[in-house]
Amino acid sequence: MKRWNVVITGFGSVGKQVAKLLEQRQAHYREQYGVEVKLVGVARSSQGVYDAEGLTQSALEAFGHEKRSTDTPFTGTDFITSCKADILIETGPSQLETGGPGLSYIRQALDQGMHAIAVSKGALVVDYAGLSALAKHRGVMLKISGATAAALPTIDLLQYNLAGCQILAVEGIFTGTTNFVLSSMMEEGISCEEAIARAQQMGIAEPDPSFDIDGWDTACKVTILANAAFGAQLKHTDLSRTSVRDVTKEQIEEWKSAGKSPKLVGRIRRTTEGLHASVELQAVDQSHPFSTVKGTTKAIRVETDVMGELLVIGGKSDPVAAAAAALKDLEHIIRQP
Ligand SMILES: NC(=O)C1=CN([C@@H]2O[C@H](COP(=O)(O)OP(=O)(O)OC[C@H]3O[C@@H](n4cnc5c(N)ncnc54)[C@H](OP(=O)(O)O)[C@@H]3O)[C@@H](O)[C@H]2O)C=CC1
Ligand SMILES: N[C@@H](CC=O)C(=O)O
Repeated sequence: MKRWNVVITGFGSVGKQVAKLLEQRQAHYREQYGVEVKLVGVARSSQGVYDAEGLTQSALEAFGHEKRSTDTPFTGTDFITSCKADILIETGPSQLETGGPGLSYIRQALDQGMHAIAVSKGALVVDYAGLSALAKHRGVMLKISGATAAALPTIDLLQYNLAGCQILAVEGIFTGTTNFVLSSMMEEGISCEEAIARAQQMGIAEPDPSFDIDGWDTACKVTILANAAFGAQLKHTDLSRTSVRDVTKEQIEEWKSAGKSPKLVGRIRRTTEGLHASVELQAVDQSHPFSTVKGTTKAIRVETDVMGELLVIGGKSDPVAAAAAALKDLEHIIRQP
């Protein structure tokens, strides 16, 4: 039976769920694809754990609780090489300025002929074009569902389901945290800070929640989608961007009495001057399809040249759903002939 060895970098909320789902889906991979999928390596910020025969649940449990190792030098890229795996799943921090460790890990994996699945966004924001070219050169796949709104299908919708069409415009609610914060402020009357704290408890807010609240998370997703699906060369800092931080109680009351719902909307539109991308706080009225998108729910609306308009609403926002999106990508890799 063919065997696929997997290594995960990052073992926080999402990385742990990827490991759990991989274990739970062993029988599914055997029955559906006739393959063994083994998690052989996991790396955290300062240590890694490896077992060529596949890591056991108890080994992973112990590793998850291990204290940060400060005395043993650890280099994630060397660890990836030593694991000799077929697929990397990158779930470390999203570092937007340099791409952070995720960029080195994904580059390293692709360069040595591994497929890579990105859940973190930094590497893709900084160098999607370079990574994609490297993957092509090495004859492997770079998959990015987890980084582009995860359980809400975005990149697959644009690249697979609408293949051959010209995509004229995309707009979406791509960040569960901001939609949850805005919905909670509208429906429960709680403060922005209280809503953020709840989103952190649910594990969906970024470690630094300003990343969500100030629109960076949406800007990253829009940038990655523009570069991957429209062949653009945008930087996340090129986008005009609005924060939900400054929404006041008075504004909330005004929107309520006008029957409007505030949404943080990411947009990409082809124009005669080129591609225009932005992140805007928009108060939509009840006739707008996004007005029904509440809480952590996300949505995407696409305009095409010949297939008309499409609207997808849903896809859970939580670490399990994000892990499942990464493993959807894994299935697309292992089902290749
Ligand atoms: N949470 C969610 O619902 C979603 C998150 N994402 C993205 O997934 C990524 C992970 O999110 P989440 O799991 O919530 O984050 P966490 O903060 O829970 O976990 C981050 C993990 O990355 C590890 N890490 C930090 N630096 C390194 C390094 N140099 N090498 C290897 N590992 C490192 C940390 O190690 P240590 O344990 O040692 O601290 C930790 O295990 C983020 O980039 C986020 O944007 C995407 C979709 C949804
Ligand atoms: N912080 C993000 C998590 C995934 O990208 C969100 O709230 O959607």
